[in-house]
Amino acid sequence: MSRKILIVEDESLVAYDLKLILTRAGYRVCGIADSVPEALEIMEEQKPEMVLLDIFLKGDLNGIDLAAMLTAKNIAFVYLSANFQESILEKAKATQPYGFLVKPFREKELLITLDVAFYRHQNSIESKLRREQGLEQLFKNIVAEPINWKQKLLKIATSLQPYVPFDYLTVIVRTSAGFSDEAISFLRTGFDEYQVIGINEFLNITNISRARLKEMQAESPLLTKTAFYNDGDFTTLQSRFPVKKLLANALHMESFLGSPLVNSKGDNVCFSFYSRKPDCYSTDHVVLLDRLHRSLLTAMEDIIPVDHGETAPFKNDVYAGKGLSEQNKAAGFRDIICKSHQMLTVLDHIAIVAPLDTSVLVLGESGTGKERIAKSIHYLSPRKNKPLVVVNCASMPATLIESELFGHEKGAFTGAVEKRTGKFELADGGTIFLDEIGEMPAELQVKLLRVLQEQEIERIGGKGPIKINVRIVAATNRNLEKEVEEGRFRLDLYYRLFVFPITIPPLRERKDDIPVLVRHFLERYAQKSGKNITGVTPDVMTQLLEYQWPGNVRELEHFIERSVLLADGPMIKHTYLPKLQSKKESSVYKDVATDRLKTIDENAREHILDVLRRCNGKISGKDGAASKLGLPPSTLHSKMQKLGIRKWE
Ligand SMILES: Nc1ncnc2c1ncn2[C@@H]1O[C@H](COP(=O)(O)OP(=O)(O)OP(=O)(O)O)[C@@H](O)[C@H]1O
Repeated sequence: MSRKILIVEDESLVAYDLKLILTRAGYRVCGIADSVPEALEIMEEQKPEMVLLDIFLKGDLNGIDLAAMLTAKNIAFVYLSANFQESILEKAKATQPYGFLVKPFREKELLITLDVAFYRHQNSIESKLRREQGLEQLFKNIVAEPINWKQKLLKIATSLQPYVPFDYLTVIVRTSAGFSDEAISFLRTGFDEYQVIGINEFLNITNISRARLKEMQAESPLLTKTAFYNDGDFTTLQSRFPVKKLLANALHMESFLGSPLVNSKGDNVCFSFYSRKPDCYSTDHVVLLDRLHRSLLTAMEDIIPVDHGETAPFKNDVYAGKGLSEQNKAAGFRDIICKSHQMLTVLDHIAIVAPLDTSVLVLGESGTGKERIAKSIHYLSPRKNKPLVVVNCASMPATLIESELFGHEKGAFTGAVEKRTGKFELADGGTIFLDEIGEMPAELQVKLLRVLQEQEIERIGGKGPIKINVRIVAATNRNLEKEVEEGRFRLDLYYRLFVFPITIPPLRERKDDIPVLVRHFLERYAQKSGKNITGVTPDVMTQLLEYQWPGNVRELEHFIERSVLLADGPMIKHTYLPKLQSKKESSVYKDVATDRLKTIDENAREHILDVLRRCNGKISGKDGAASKLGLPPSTLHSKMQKLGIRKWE
């Protein structure tokens, strides 16, 4: 049966032209609308599978307004517009369309864009379904586990993290009798590491009394539906929700998503997700939570104790108390050392995509660790015992790259004295990592597109296509959109590869990673050189945090290697960084995502947690955290209490 398309376009000539092309190509145009209300009417009746959407329409609402409604209904859409001013393009992009067409466009371009859009939508529906079913099963398994209710709740929270990201999550119960004290929160402190914040820790962090908290809670209205508030919207929301304001100020949260569940007894169980990213949440998250509503509610009814007398203490303050690298390794990430919330999100994305066969495009500046990410995708996938073949498209001459990738038969061209098996065949059953894909010559891009579409290759001089089963992970440090715009990269290939992009931020935007990377490289190079180097001086660390790292992690690694060789004592005391590039901003650690200076308490809290982690939770004694911090154990205890850090167990 032919696929149904709705055209939403206020220029009737363009609309009829589109209809003609689409009908000729075998699509069914189920309507033409020139405004959002008319489009909604046709959608209700005709249920189109795809909408071609102009941005400027008749009436008050525009194409971007309609896009949000389409996402909520899981209908794919492609924008068409005469001009995309930067501000509009930004807004349009945020609605996650399945394609863009700039008027005037050629017939072929339109058909390819639609083909790719259908493919991507199908892919995303399948992965969304798998994701929902997977989560529902996971909730059931968690409920059945022989662990206490708080541990179950934490497991539910961590299983949601890859899909609805959060730095802080509160689950609060409001019964007809008012708020329950069992409100519980989880503060993310590592990839799989959370600190449980109970009522006492919350009061410590926010510095208010229990009675005042009760008053504030009573002043807050009840959330009635799942909704998100990014950036400025979140600030506005805080004026009506004093507890949220308190929390946002204390922990510097910048966006919020609330999802209330009402159980059979009329109790309201509300999940409040907070993020330090100003624009963390989208309609996608709301749709997912609404779809999971029933299974989440069933799980919550089993988990939240009916008898609040259950007193079994929660075993660990911090869930998974391993060292950072150990922790990441345990989660299957190969040597990805990181701590920043930006990189934790990257790891979440890897965890989502690795088990699937989807192509992945890794984007990021040179030296940010793209190859590492590609490797971890392979080693976390069911293909892990099959080959991972790495090809650097930039380092091969254009004349050789085809035979390198696809192989050749003996005598296929002058110099082909022997048959050669190409990289794609070598990777059969496994993964091929195409590094620097932006450098691939145009004629090879067509061949790569064919591999992606048909899963087959043809050797140079070969007799016919050979079926292969290879997953593609590609990477580039170029701006591929610009390459497409300037005609150097094929639009159709771009969309095929862009199914699951992972962007690695530059090191200067995730400075929280610098101290852990420094420690990691110091250990490695100190061991290699046989020197006993224990750390860098605070002064050096300040300079490392201020420097802009144009060469990213690679440059930091080389810097540490060099410093270890030059060091004449147990501490690195000097930096040998290019002077001009170091930027004097502040000697205080910054939360780079928000460009906000961290408070003294925040720095102290992170530092104490870090030292505790390194001492395996030991406080007193020669190798305990108190001695490392130069404090009497009793002082450390009271500092921990003040900062809401409970004993590490
Ligand atoms: N998170 C990380 N943890 C540990 N080491 C890292 C991390 N990120 C990068 N590195 C190190 O930095 C160096 C550069 O990483 P990688 O080669 O993966 O970067 P890339 O983005 O692929 O660079 P290019 O674009 O230049 O190929 C590697 O030697 C790797 O050891």
